[in-house]
Amino acid sequence: MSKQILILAGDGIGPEIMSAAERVLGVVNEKFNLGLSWEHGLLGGCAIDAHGVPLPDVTLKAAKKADAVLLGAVGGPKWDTIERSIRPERGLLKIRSELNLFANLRPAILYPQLADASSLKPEIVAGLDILIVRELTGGIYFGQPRGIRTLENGEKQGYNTDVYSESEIKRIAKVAFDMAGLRGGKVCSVDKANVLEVTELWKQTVTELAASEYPNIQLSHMYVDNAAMQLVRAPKQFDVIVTGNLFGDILSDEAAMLTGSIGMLPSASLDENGKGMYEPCHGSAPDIAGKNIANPLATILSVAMMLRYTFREETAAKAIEDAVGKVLDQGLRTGDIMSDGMTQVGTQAMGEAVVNALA
Ligand SMILES: NC(=O)c1ccc[n+]([C@@H]2O[C@H](COP(=O)([O-])OP(=O)(O)OC[C@H]3O[C@@H](n4cnc5c(N)ncnc54)[C@H](O)[C@@H]3O)[C@@H](O)[C@H]2O)c1
Ligand SMILES: CC(C)[C@H](C(=O)O)[C@@H](O)C(=O)O
Ligand SMILES: [Mg+2]
Repeated sequence: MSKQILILAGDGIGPEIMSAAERVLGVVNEKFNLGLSWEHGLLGGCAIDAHGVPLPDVTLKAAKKADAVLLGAVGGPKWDTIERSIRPERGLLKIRSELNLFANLRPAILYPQLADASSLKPEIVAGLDILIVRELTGGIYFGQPRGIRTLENGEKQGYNTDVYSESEIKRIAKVAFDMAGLRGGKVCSVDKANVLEVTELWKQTVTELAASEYPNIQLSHMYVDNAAMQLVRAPKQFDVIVTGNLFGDILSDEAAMLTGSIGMLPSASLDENGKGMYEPCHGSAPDIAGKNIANPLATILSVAMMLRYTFREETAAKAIEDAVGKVLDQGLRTGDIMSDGMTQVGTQAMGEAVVNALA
C-alpha cells in the first residue's frame, strides 16, 4: 500500500502548528517504522498569493493522489475582501467536496489534566468523551441557488439553499451508527425538524435506518437549539451526535470549550474508502499568528486520527495521544489552556515536549 501524505499548512497559525505536528509525525514514522512519506502544497490564502486561486490544480491533483491530507488552517483578514468565489474558505470547501470527504468526525474529549481549563464546572465535564459526526459535503454550505442579488426596489438580498437527499443522510447516519457501535451505543440526531423540511426528512431517514439496520443503537432526536443548550448544561448525556454541515460546525466549536480550548480539538474528514483529510477544528487564528503561542495539540491529535483512520496504525496513534497526556501531566500548557501552577510554553516547545514524551 502506498503511504503518501500531502501536508497543507495554510495560513495564519497554520505553518506554526504544522511545523510542530510535522516533527511529531517524523518521530512516530521512525519509531514505529510506518513507511510514510509526505510532501507539501498550498491551500487557502497562501495559494491565492502564489497562484491566484485558493485551490490550485496542482494541489488538488496531489491531494487526489495522496492517501491522506494533513491541513493546518486557512483564511485571514488579508483575503476577506477579495472576490467571494476565490476566498480561502472556498478552497477548503472545494477540496472537501472534490475528495468526497462527507464524514467529519470531531471528538470532544476532556483530558483530565485540563478540568480547570474547561468553561464548565469539573463535575459536569469530568470524563467527557463525545463524538460529533458532521455531514461535510452537503447542506446549506453547498446548496444551489446561492448568492447576493439586487431586488427590483434596489435592495440587496442574500440567499442560500439548505438541501439534503436521502442517500446523503443515510451515508452519514451509517457512519454515526457504526461509530456508536464501537463506543457507547447511543446516537443523538440533531435537527430543526419543527421548522425546516430538509431536517424533517433528515429525522425521518435517520429513524428508518436505525429501525431497519441498527436495532441495537439507542437513537434519540434533539432540536439544534436545545442541543446547544444541553451541551453546556449536561454534556455527558451525549455519546455520538450526528448532524448536518452548519449545525455540526457550530456545535463542534461549542463542544471545544468543554475540553478547555478549541486548540485541543482534532478532526478527521473521511470518504467512503478510508481516505481522509485531517485538520484541527479551529481556524487560522489571525489574532495570535506569528507569535509562537498557538496550541499545536489539535493538529498533533489530528496526526493521531490520520494514523488511526487512514493508515490503520492504532498503536502509533495511541502513542501520540498518550504523549499528549504525558506533557499535560508535566504541567506544560500553551496560553489558551493555562491555569494556576502550570508552566506556560510556546507552540514549538509544546511540539518538542510531545516528541520527547514519545521517545
Ligand atoms: N479549517 C479551517 O481552515 C478553518 C476553520 C475555522 C475558521 N477558519 C478561518 O480562520 C479565520 C479566523 O477565524 P475565527 O477567528 O472565526 O476562528 P479561529 O478558530 O481561527 O479563532 C477563534 C479564537 O480561537 C483562538 N484559537 C484558535 N485556534 C487556536 C489555537 N490552536 N491555540 C490557541 N488559540 C486558538 C483564536 O486566537 C481566536 O481567539 C477565518 O478566516 C476563518 O474563515 C478556517
Ligand atoms: C473555514 C470554514 C469554511 C470551516 C467550516 O465552516 O466548515 C471551519 O469553520 C471548520 O469548522 O472547518
Ligand atoms: Mg468551524
